[in-house]
Amino acid sequence: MKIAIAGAGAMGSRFGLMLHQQGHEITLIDQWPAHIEAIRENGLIADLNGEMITAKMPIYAPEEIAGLDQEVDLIIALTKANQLDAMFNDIQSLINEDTHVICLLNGLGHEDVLAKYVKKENILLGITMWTAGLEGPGRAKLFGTGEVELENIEPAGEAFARKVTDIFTEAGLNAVYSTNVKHSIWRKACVNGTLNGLCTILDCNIADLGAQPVSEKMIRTIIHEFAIVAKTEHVELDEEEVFNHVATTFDPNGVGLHHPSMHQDLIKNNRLTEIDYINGAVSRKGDVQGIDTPYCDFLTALVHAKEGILGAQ
Ligand SMILES: NC(=O)C1=CN([C@@H]2O[C@H](COP(=O)(O)OP(=O)(O)OC[C@H]3O[C@@H](n4cnc5c(N)ncnc54)[C@H](OP(=O)(O)O)[C@@H]3O)[C@@H](O)[C@H]2O)C=CC1
Ligand SMILES: CC(C)(CO)C(=O)C(=O)O
Repeated sequence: MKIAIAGAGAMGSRFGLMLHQQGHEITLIDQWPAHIEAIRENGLIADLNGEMITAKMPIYAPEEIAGLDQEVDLIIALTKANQLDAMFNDIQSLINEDTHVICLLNGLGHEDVLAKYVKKENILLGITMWTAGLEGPGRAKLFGTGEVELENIEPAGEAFARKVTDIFTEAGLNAVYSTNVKHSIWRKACVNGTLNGLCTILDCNIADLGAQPVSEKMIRTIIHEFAIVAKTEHVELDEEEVFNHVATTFDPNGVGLHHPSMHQDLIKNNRLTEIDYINGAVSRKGDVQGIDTPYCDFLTALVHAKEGILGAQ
């Protein structure tokens, strides 16, 4: 399959590499000039669970795409949330009537952005528990295991969504076809709404957060705020089940030693975060519905204050 990775940072590198190893024709797209230069010169260099791999894949900046005369079967969206709109604006020439897009970004509401560029029957939404980090331009560190859940947003997209499930699984990405991806997205948002902001403010990894006796109350309260807001969108979250799901990430032999992507953004790379698309989105939705979400409000404010103190860009 001809696949473009829109946002070939840490996670885009993982998906690009694993699908490339399975024989798919991958085009990476990213706007970090040093990353593009490094991959063009040396290939993508990845530490994949301790094995060093070099993969040669074409990589372009978004603004180079219009000049390519190329269309693809599938675009995997893995930008940061605040980059999604600009990326799709730049890469429209890749999209034809049959091109499907799968969005694997963390956070809520990305389908509204994608619908500006792709017909709804060609949009797939997903979540992933895979992790990834960049150690520098062109160098990815990929450890642990994970999975993907995905679904079409319109019934007409089901056959293609099932096909994507199969090719992801063949590539070792452990995909399952979901029959309620909206629920999965809210459930994953609870994982990010608890781990990402808290690990960022506390400057710790997931295992360290999980090991603190005071963490359980904070995590349960945030999950409760997500659950009452999700209910207004007809999504029923079982708070106990979601807490247990979040707690599975504390295991140092699983993803416990991972610093969530928000920590990588702000603490490691001094970049603005996705907080407005996670806890901030719940606060805004709560405001509209007249529901108080004090923990989400406070965590969003703390992360923004930290962005300001660190001069993140
Ligand atoms: N990392 C993870 O473990 C996980 C991430 N996710 C989600 O996947 C999506 C993509 O995240 P992720 O892959 O982590 O994003 P990255 O930060 O690795 O990549 C996003 C973009 O940021 C830029 N960038 C990254 N590092 C630097 C740097 N040091 N200096 C300058 N620019 C840099 C790159 O382009 P540009 O110049 O365009 O900014 C890149 O395309 C997000 O929605 C995230 O929440 C989901 C599960 C796990
Ligand atoms: C790995 C996980 C689940 C941790 O929060 C994630 O999605 C991220 O790092 O953004």
